[in-house]
Amino acid sequence: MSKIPVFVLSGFLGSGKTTLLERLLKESVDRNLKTAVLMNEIGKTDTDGRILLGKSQMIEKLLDGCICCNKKSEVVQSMEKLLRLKPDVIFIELTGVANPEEVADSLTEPELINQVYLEKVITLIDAEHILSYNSVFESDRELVRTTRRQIEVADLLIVNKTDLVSESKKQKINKLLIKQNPTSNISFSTFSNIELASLFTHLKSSSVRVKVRIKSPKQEGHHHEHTHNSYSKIKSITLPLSSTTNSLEIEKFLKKWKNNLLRAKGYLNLEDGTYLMQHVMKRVSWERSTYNGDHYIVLIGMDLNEDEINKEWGSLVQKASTF
Ligand SMILES: Nc1nc2c(ncn2[C@@H]2O[C@H](COP(=O)(O)OP(=O)(O)OP(=O)(O)O)[C@@H](O)[C@H]2O)c(=O)[nH]1
Repeated sequence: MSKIPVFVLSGFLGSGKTTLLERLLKESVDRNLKTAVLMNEIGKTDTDGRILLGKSQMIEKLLDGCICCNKKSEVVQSMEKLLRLKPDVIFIELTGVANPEEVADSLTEPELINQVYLEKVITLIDAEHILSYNSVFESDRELVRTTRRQIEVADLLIVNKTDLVSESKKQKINKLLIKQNPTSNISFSTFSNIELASLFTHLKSSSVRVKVRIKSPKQEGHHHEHTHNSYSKIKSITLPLSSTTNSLEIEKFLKKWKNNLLRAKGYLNLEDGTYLMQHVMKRVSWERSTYNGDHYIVLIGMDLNEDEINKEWGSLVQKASTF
């Protein structure tokens, strides 16, 4: 089965994510695409109940929490529920304070990695407030980092609510965004009204999708996860390892990509059994695990050099097999 594209909508509170989601759902209906939505709302009870879903659309809500490490199992469960509908596309609307890389991380959990891929991260910018974030959140460095990260990892930046700002403020915002994310497209909008066609060009409705199905890497006998079907800046690379390794070797390997690595994790066999390895913000932890599937690690990062990584991993695998 071909993987299902996932769009992640991020952006600070009130920036226009739900307004965009409504447009995306309408466009999907017009294009005969079956959609599923995962909404993550903090401390809210269904305030976005205004979203009207058409036939063949389904919504899952994660209330009272943020998509992050300790919510991961809930994200996976909700995604599995949505996948049963066999959607053509999935939209995930994050809370204003969530980091898109955390959802990218959830999508690489063993239950999901072969079923979905990250198509694009779209970040909405509140034109009225963006320029004051640094001073408003001065006391909360984590929040400053999150809003910054939402911009850095975006494949598309939408500067919304432009009706509320002057032309010169728009120019200032444009400059700031180019500095923080030089490769993303930037659109300006009111009420998240952007040109949507280009977002949908790669998407096919299920009847067509089956016909153009590409063989999965496994069927072709390759070992590495290919990322060519993702148009996202955040990429994940799966690296399998069947033999026993040691934690220092792995940590040394991870350090090599530290400038581009957002997260890494996986299940590996160490001398005394299977461990879950988690790498978050340069910190690596190892935890005993009862996982009994194939061993691998996944790297999640921006602008990762896949060839180089595969090469280095190849020598690590060779070394491990001689232990
Ligand atoms: N003036 C103006 N208001 C807008 C614009 N876009 C959205 N709004 C309004 O701003 C409010 C917040 O928009 P939402 O789409 O709910 O924003 P959100 O990012 O989903 O908000 P949270 O779920 O709180 O994070 C709503 O009342 C919208 O109608 C815009 O371009 N201009």
